[in-house]
Amino acid sequence: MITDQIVQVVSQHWLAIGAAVVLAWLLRNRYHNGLNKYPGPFLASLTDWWRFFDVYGRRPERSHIALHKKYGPVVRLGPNTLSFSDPEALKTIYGLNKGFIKSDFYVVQQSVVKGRSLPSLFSTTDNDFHMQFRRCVNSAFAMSALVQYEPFVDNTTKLFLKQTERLYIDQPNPCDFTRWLQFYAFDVIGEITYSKRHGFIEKNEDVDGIVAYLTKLFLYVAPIGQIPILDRLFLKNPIYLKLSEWGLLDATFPVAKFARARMAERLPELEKGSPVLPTSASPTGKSPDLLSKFLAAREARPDFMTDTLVQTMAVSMAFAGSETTAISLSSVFYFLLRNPAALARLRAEIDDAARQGRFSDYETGLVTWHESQTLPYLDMCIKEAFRLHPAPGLPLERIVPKGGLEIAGKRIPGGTIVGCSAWVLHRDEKIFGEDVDAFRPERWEVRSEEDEARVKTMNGTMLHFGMGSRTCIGKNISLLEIYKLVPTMLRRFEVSFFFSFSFFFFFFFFFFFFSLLSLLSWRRRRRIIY
Ligand code: HEM
Repeated sequence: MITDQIVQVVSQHWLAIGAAVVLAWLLRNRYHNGLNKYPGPFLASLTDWWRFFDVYGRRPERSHIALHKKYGPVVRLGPNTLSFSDPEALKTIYGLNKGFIKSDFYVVQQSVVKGRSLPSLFSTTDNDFHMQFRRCVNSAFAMSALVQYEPFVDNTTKLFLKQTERLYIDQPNPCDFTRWLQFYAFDVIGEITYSKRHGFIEKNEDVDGIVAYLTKLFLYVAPIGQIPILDRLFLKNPIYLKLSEWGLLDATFPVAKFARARMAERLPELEKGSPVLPTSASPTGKSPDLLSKFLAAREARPDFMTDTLVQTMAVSMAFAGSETTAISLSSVFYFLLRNPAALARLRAEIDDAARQGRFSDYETGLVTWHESQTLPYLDMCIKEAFRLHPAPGLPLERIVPKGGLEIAGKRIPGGTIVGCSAWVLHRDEKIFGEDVDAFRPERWEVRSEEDEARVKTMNGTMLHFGMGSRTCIGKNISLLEIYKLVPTMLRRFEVSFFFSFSFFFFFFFFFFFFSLLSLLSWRRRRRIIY
């Protein structure tokens, strides 16, 4: 019998057969779709485990920068993955209507509800679903909506100033400033979304372990996202999904519980006929928060915007909007402290504005959004911090549409995963100048027409908020927080590193970076009223 003969051969030569199968798989990977013509680490051309371990090692941005320096504008990071460093590639990969979709890296970030993955605006890989979803909520994030959110930011900022004063001013203990900023960013986003803070700043603690939970989650999704099928063995394994479907397992993220509770409070009000969007003319006198805007979208598009999508959107705010903002704020302070000349120039700009009576609040030191927009050096410092320390630490992956496309002069086959890393692009010497590794806010200064053209190109190459149809929807909200908090803190306090040798230790998790050790001392300024 032929089957007996096959079984006999396999049992006698299983080792050789196994080795041959593995070899064939590695060769197939190496020559997959003709991508072998692109340079990169040899192991990366054979298996995605190379990039898994690169990300697991927590400093992938360093290897991406080094690889592009060594191999040029296209680097093969995996059997089916290419990284581009040519700014030309941005227009194609992230350009509108080019047909690229997000890779399965993003599917790993979807939460599981009742046994099914739940795509959010951020993590969906379906472009049509995304387009409809984004249209429903877009207006809530427009620049014009910003004024409505400023009072929410002010509320939390006043509390933050008060607590900073109480807990850290002239105290022997240092302030772990990145953690303190995480608390700030979570509370601001809670207030803007639900008109209610989570309570991080009041309690000065990680409420419901939200920060710890997110850290663990991000540490998981970054490496697992390099080989997304692994997710099916761990967080999305069939047993877990079944238990979740039968309601035997509730792994609801604490922020989702908070969102659910706020929705439960809001829905009966709606049923009683209260307006969805409170206005300043409404009896409550409250500005509309994001939840009320998402609920208004549900009223306008009930066929699409379900309660689940409203809740998903509310939860995404905390997910996408807190760590990113805290990290960016941290990096602004870090670079200012490391560059005393820049800090001195910024302080002088703020103090001059105060002396000229250009600020409205001389009591708490709070700077308004409009006032912050009259401080050009502040703008340069923030842009330079975004350039040197963009929050996304990995290439923003997309899949090339069927049929393939030309990217930066190279014909790339359909189905290939491609992406650009903000860390690599922001250090392009042709765009940003030879001293790309230096914190030099002056590179953003516009004094001539030539400068104007150069700065325009620099702006067009910045990828910290993403690009195209999937660009960050919360960008304006985060800018509102950052442009207000930095000058406010500098008006009110003196800041220095706690130890003379102190440093911020950047630590990678998920696609963000984070500082583990950011101990600062805060002292009250002699006066904030000039
Ligand atoms: C400095 C702060 C922030 C940074 C650096 C940042 C960065 C990003 C980046 C890079 C993307 C695109 C990811 C990709 O293309 O793969 C993104 C998308 C997104 N961000 Fe932000 N973000 C910030 C703040 C916020 C805030 C405050 C919110 C919410 C209030 C927010 C909500 C979102 C959402 C919902 C998406 C998905 C948009 C879509 O696909 O249509 N982000 N963000």
